[in-house]
Amino acid sequence: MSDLVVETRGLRKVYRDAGRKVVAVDSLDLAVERGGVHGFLGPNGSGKTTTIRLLLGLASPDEGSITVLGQSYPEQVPAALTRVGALLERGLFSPGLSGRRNLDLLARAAGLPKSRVGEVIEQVDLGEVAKRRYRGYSLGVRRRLSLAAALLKKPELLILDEPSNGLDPAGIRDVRDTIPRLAESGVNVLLSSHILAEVQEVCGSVSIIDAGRLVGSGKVADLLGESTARTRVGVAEPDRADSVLSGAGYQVQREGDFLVVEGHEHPEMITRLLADSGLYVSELHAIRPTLESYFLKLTGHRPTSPEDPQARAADQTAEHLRDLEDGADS
Ligand SMILES: Nc1ncnc2c1ncn2[C@@H]1O[C@H](COP(=O)(O)OP(=O)(O)OP(=O)(O)O)[C@@H](O)[C@H]1O
Repeated sequence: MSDLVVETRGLRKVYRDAGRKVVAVDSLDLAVERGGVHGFLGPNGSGKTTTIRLLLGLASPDEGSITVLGQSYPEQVPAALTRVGALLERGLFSPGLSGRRNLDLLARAAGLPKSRVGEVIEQVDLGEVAKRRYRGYSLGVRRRLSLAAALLKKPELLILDEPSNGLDPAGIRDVRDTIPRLAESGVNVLLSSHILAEVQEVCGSVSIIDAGRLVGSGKVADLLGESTARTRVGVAEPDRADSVLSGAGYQVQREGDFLVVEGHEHPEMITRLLADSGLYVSELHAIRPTLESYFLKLTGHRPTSPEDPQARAADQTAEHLRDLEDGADS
């Protein structure tokens, strides 16, 4: 059996919009390995939703091939889709019924045993909340109920298109905590997102697209390892410190009164060099490599605009968590 749950070769999809050709997906080779959560990362309009629509058989490609769970498209789309789950949003649930009752009805309509409902409630950790009416659910709980519904038929592959879209920071947290647990329970997850912090936190591996094309892929840990190490240095005389470090061959940038030193292996050498020149470091802080710096290196631009409220909320959540972790470390 192939170790790939999704494989595309030379995938191309062109839309025609008011006489204009829009190449949404271009020569896309995707390879999603079995096991864990795979991020499908790209800026808004880079072709993620179009690719997911192709994988779900909701659109057909102009060129290229698709294989999902070893089944080739288009001949085996129905066979593949019985083993694939996706998030369905609006209109699926009755607001006056509890989450559990809603799932009972969906299970019955799909001919699934009622016991499955308890299992999926546990998988997304709904617990007692499942007994309350859907109407009163927060957005994050609603999204988790949608995940539970997608899991009812025991899919081998769960495809999630921007699962934290439209959620507040608490909802984003809710969903982000749930997804890795699903992967641990054996479901393969393909998650599209334009939010780097989300992918960095949740996904083990990633495919990065920009303007419909694959620009990078691999294990997140490896990609981060390829990023340049950076250290933020606080020192009383930044101008003199800058020339000492630059003179010693370091690449130095100014960030206000701080220096950011790039591409070195041993931060302690910075302290030593500066101390030898009578300059004493007040702050030395290793800047963790992020997918953002990797993305920037690959594409020359950021994946999201700083004004994007979703990305901002997500980044703030990630930053807050990092602070907590840093606090726990020290
Ligand atoms: N039905 C359509 N008709 C014409 N153009 C389309 C259509 N659907 C998508 N596009 C265009 O195709 C490109 C890729 O869109 P797509 O929605 O796949 O990107 P995306 O990465 O999912 O973006 P987002 O994160 O904003 O949803 C965009 O330029 C978009 O405007």
